This record gives sequence, structure tokens and C-alpha cells, in this order.
Amino acid sequence: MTIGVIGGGAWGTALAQVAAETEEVLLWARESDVVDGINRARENIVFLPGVPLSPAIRATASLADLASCSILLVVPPAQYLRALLGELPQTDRPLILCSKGLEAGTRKLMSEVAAEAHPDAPIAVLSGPTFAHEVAARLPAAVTLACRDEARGRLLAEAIARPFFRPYLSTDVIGAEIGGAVKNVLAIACGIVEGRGLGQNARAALISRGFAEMTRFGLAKGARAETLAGLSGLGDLVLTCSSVSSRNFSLGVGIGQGRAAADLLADRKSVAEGAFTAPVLQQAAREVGVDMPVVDAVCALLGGEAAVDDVIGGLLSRPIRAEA
Ligand SMILES: NC(=O)c1ccc[n+]([C@@H]2O[C@H](COP(=O)([O-])OP(=O)(O)OC[C@H]3O[C@@H](n4cnc5c(N)ncnc54)[C@H](O)[C@@H]3O)[C@@H](O)[C@H]2O)c1
Ligand SMILES: O=P(O)(O)OC[C@H](O)CO
Repeated sequence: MTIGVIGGGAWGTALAQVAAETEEVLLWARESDVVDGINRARENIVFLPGVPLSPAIRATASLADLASCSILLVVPPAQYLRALLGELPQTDRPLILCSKGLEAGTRKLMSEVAAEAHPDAPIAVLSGPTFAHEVAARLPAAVTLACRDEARGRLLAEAIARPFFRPYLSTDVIGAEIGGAVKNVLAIACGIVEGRGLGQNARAALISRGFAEMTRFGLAKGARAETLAGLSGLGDLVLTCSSVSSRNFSLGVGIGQGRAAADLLADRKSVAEGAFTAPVLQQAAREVGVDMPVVDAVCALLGGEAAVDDVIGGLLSRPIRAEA
């Protein structure tokens, strides 16, 4: 079996490395230097440098080359998913969506975007607490593999499971996607608190209150509470809110230290999904009447609309209310 990976960023490359433990892998990358670097030097020098890649991975710049792959792991940044799937020849092979975000403009989930682009393809979502560099180093990790068809989900999980990479099955695609999208925005908030030197208590409070917001929004969108409390929700939230390995958390640290979000984003090659999801999530929450004050605070600071101290002070001075 040949497994296809669409997206030569850090995560697509790490997943290719996982798959290559037992299968041939064809990895599509947008950049010619990524394709050449993988095929000639066995390294993704742009997005995952320092990781020797398996000889079972072959890179290509042609999506048509993936026509023979039996499973496709789809791993672009969320805002590029629709365009990329639009370039992929129509397929009925399973698409395992690995991007974390909500589509700007439509506010759609990745699974909705994929179903529109490839209506005949079975859709699954892979999401959970996974820093690419750790997974690529074969350190233990666990993810949610969500597919509405339980039997198909099991087959896909068995195809990508490895001794160090453990998928847990779910049929809650909505919940798995919302956890991964929302946690990126909340991680920015936690980074801001870290960068401003507001302490560990404040970060723990943000994780807790942010999880409450994630749950309120997810339930309103049809997610299951147990999914949000699992690997793709709380698990990924705790990881991403606790480490500068997170691009979202480190973006927040810079904002907390007083740098403009626009400057921080311009300086980076890698994606901080939360910066693009935040305004979309804010709109989506308002549409369903869900209050998300931490998300509102992140949007205000991403937009340079207020000073960090004023925004944090506003969160703390909100009317006293029940916790749940
Ligand atoms: N990096 C991780 O640790 C990790 C882990 C789990 C999930 N993810 C998710 O995987 C997805 C991909 O992120 P990543 O971290 O692999 O990316 P990355 O930050 O490593 O690389 C950026 C990617 O964006 C692509 N890109 C840049 N400009 C583009 C454009 N104009 N059109 C199309 N593509 C463009 C590049 O080709 C590259 O593949 C994201 O949704 C991310 O949240 C990342
Ligand atoms: O670097 P981040 O913040 O995009 O986080 C990477 C993964 O999503 C962690 O699960």
C-alpha cells in the first residue's frame, strides 16, 4: 500500500515519517526546495530541519502522482485546504484531514470543505496533542481518529497506527475538528499571559475558562462533550497552551511582550493557525449565541485594538457569574 500525504510542512512531513515505518509514502509539497531536499538529502530543510527522513518517502510537486495512493493524509494550513483540494483530481479514496482551523469567509469545518470538494471521498479527521518534531522523532503520541463510519475509521486507524503513534477511534468528526481549531486561539491567549509575565495561575485559569468556551461552542455546533474532553480537545489544549514549541503559544508570547501581531506573523515561515481562526471563530460563536470572552480578547489583541493590560483587566472585571 502507498500512503499519500498532501502538504510538505512540518506536520505532513512528520506524518509521512510515521507512515513510512511500514509503507511506501508519496509526499506532495508545494515548494521545489522541499521536494528536492527530501528526495536528494532525505530532509525537509525548510519546515522540519534536522530530521533524517525514511528512504520510503518520495516527494513530488505533482498532485496527480498521488492517484495511486490508497489513503490520503491531507495536511495543508486550514486556509489553503479548499484551493488545494480543488487542484486534486476527483477521488473516492479516504481523505484523512489533519489541518486545524475554520475556513475564513464560510466559517466551515475542514470536513465540510473537503466534502464539497470531493463528495465521493470518505472523510476522517486526525487531531490531537502532537508537536511534529516529537512525532518525527518517534516519541510516543496519541490522537483522535474521527470518522462517521466506525468500521472505516477502524481500518484507517489500523493503517496509520505505529508502536509510538496511537490513534483512538471516534465517530464525532465535529468535536474532533472544533477542539483542534479552538485550542489554537486559546494558546495565543496563554502565550500572551506568559509574555506579559502574569504567572502560572493566570495561564491555568485561561486554560480552564478557555476549555469552558470550547465546550460551550462545540456543544452548540453538535460536538459531543466527551470528545472535547479528550485528546483532540482538552489534550491538545493543555499541550499547546504549555510550550513555546507551539507556534500559537509563541505568537502570544510575542504579543504579550509588546510586539505587534502583524510584525510577528510577517517574520515567520511557519503557520500560527490561531491567528487566522480567531476572527472566524468569533463570528461563528456569535452566530450560535455562544459567549467566548477569551476568544474576543485574542481578536482584540491580534487586531491591535487595545493594550494587553486593558484586555486582561477587562476579562478579570467581568460580572461575577457561575463557573459552569
Ligand atoms: N506543526 C505541527 O506540530 C502540527 C501538528 C499537528 C497539526 N498541525 C496542523 O497541520 C497543518 C499544517 O501545518 P504545518 O505545521 O505542517 O505547516 P508549517 O508551518 O510547517 O508549514 C507551512 C505550510 O504552509 C504552506 N503554505 C504557505 N503558503 C501557502 C500558500 N500560499 N498556499 C498553500 N500553502 C501554503 C507551505 O507549503 C507549508 O506546507 C496546520 O493546520 C496545523 O495546525 C501542525
Ligand atoms: O504549533 P501549533 O500551536 O500549531 O501546535 C501544533 C499542534 O497542533 C499541537 O497539537
